[in-house]
Amino acid sequence: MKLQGVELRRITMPLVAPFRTSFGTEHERDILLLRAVTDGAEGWGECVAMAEPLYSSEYVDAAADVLRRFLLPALARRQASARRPGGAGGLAATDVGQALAPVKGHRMAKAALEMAVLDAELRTLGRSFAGELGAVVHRVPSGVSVGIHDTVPALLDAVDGYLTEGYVRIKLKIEPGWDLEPVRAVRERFGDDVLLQVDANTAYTLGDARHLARLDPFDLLLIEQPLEEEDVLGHAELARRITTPVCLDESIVSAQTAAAAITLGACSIINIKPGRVGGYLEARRIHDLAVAHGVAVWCGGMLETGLGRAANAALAALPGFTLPGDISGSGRFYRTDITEPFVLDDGHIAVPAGPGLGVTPLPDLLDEFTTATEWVPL
Ligand SMILES: CC(=O)N[C@@H](Cc1ccc2ccccc2c1)C(=O)O
Ligand SMILES: [Mg+2]
Repeated sequence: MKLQGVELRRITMPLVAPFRTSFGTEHERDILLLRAVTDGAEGWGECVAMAEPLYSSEYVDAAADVLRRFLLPALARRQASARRPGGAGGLAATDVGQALAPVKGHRMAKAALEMAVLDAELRTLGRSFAGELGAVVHRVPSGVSVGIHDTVPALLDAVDGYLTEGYVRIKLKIEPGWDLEPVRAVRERFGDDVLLQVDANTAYTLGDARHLARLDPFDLLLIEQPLEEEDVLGHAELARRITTPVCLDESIVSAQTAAAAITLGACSIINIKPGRVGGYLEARRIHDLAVAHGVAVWCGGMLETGLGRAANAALAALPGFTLPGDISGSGRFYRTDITEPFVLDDGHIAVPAGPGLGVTPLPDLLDEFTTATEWVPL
């Protein structure tokens, strides 16, 4: 396949409601999309980086810059060298990771580029993401991530709405001062059978272990990323002092770090986010590694548009994804998605079966949300 160039397109999408976590409150999403133009089909990639480096060190302006100045030129060099005289040559999605490896970090930017190349390649071949990744089901159970609210009654109303919509698992964002009370209130109002977990987004320290152990009686599925990203040993020590299973999100940036975290006992569950780990191919490697170690995985969310949502649904259909993920319907975050919306059906999200992502942006809606576009020839 010959990659002719990539369009960098920025869109701004308002959220249906402010989404508050331990690291801040979001009112809209500033998203970088990539459109890879090849001699075959066009492919789409979505960069999950936020507007500010609050979830991780990446942020969307930096992703656009590193793609423009370093990642796309590296891919162009790889493609030029790959074209043997008279040989098939060209670029394959499996070449992208290696071609971009000399650039340190910037995993969300790299993931978006690999996703766009993979989508173009699969559309050309008439293969779906689900088929390529190894999906074993046609629909996946969907959980929902519930932000920090101003009051417990407001939180309970939100949870009630999501349960009524059919979400099969509730995840509550927590932080010091908003943890025991909301969890207790949800348990008292909705009972012990609701699948319930919490996500701290690194808001605690090992000194909070005794406090976090007070969550143990609530029979949570897991506590996600209680400590800071690099505190792998702290998570291992915390896991010895609480009974709630520890799940890592921000800490798991590759198969290598996943192996280390599992070996050190830092987590017994992993939230896999393809953008955070550098792409869907690395995400599958982490899935395979976790399955080999008996570690359950689930697919996390970064408030993706229908493009990322489609790819995440395909990934979540792999056999090791045994816990409901944060895929959610498009309507959880957006009144209008740039693709046909993903809708919760009996608590599940359908896995797209068409070539590539199986969805494409609706041109009118894409233009409505577009704030900038830039063509980068290879
Ligand atoms: C669904 C969920 O909770 N996602 C992240 C946190 C998060 C929260 C807010 C975000 C806002 C803009 C972009 C990414 C974001 C990610 C998590 O699991 O930790
Ligand atoms: Mg998380």
